[in-house]
Amino acid sequence: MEKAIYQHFHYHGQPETNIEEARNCHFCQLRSFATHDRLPISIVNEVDDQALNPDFRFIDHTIIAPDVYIPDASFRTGCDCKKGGDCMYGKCTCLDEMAPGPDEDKEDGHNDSRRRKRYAYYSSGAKRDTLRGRILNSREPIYECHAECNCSAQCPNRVVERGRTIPLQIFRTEDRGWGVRSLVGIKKGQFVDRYLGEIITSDEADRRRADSSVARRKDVYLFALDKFYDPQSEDQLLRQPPLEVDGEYMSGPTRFINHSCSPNMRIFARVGAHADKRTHDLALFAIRDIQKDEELTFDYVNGESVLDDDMHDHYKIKDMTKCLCGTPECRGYLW
Ligand SMILES: C[S@@+](CC[C@H](N)C(=O)[O-])C[C@H]1O[C@@H](n2cnc3c(N)ncnc32)[C@H](O)[C@@H]1O
Repeated sequence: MEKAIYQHFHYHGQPETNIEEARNCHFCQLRSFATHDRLPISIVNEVDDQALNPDFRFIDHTIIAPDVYIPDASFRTGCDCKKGGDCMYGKCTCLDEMAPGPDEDKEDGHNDSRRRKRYAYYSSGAKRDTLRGRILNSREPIYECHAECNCSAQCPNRVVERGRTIPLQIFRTEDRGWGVRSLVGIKKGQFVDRYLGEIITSDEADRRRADSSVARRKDVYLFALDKFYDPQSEDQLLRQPPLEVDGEYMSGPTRFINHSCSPNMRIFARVGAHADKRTHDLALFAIRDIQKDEELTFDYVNGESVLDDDMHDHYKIKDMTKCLCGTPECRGYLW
């Protein structure tokens, strides 16, 4: 039995184990997820005797900080399509802000301009539910149907909404702490999971950065929800500084995904109800086919490179973090 799991059973075998201790146990947290039986998340360590940081807690939903304003539920409206199948087309109001692609009808074997496909996913065949190439190669947000819509939970425009479909494993790497792999193959364009955490104000995110010994090290856990931020927006919420997601101490398995300069996934902004744009999801999708057991990665800095000048500055370089992604495209340093 892997050491981490052995420790778990040993710990729970003790008669004095109380409910609070069980709540602090990572295996118990993962076992409490509604998806546990179907899509378990496992933790293995075949490298050393480290366990996960006991201060970290697994969550399967976002935690909104008390000082973050969330629009009243009555602002959250959805489409009134009669059937889920209608939601792929232009008249679905969830897709109002999504531009139709030039040749998507042909890709799907249709040529009827009155029923122009507009949603982000392929609707049939082997690529069904995977992101269309046009979206995959863009920075466009993904608009989906959601709980307030009239269509059913099986609507094809609810891929992120339906959740993770892949069993994931957190494993100890040889040189980069913990990492994450998939126990099944993943197709290019397939949704993997959301990046979860505490949604906090930008002031609070700055406070947490300032408290961290190296701000860039804290930055790897903080993601700004800035896709819809627009100082000129008519929506006064979108004029406010973007909220941020902090996954350092509360998150799902994606918090353990390492960086690669040649990654196999990318983060997309995904919106359900348009009133929730300011708290949009961070959804990880495969950008190429991923083999079973291959480590999952994304580019933490979206292709940005540490400044060349810094790399030649003797004083700066000793504080920089070497990238160990090991790919031929490696840019050398994380920050
Ligand atoms: C978001 S965490 C990823 C999970 C982390 N490996 C762990 O054990 O908790 C980011 C941290 O992982 C390490 N890391 C991730 N990708 C790396 C890479 N390509 N090279 C070196 N270290 C990496 C760095 O220590 C970084 O601060």
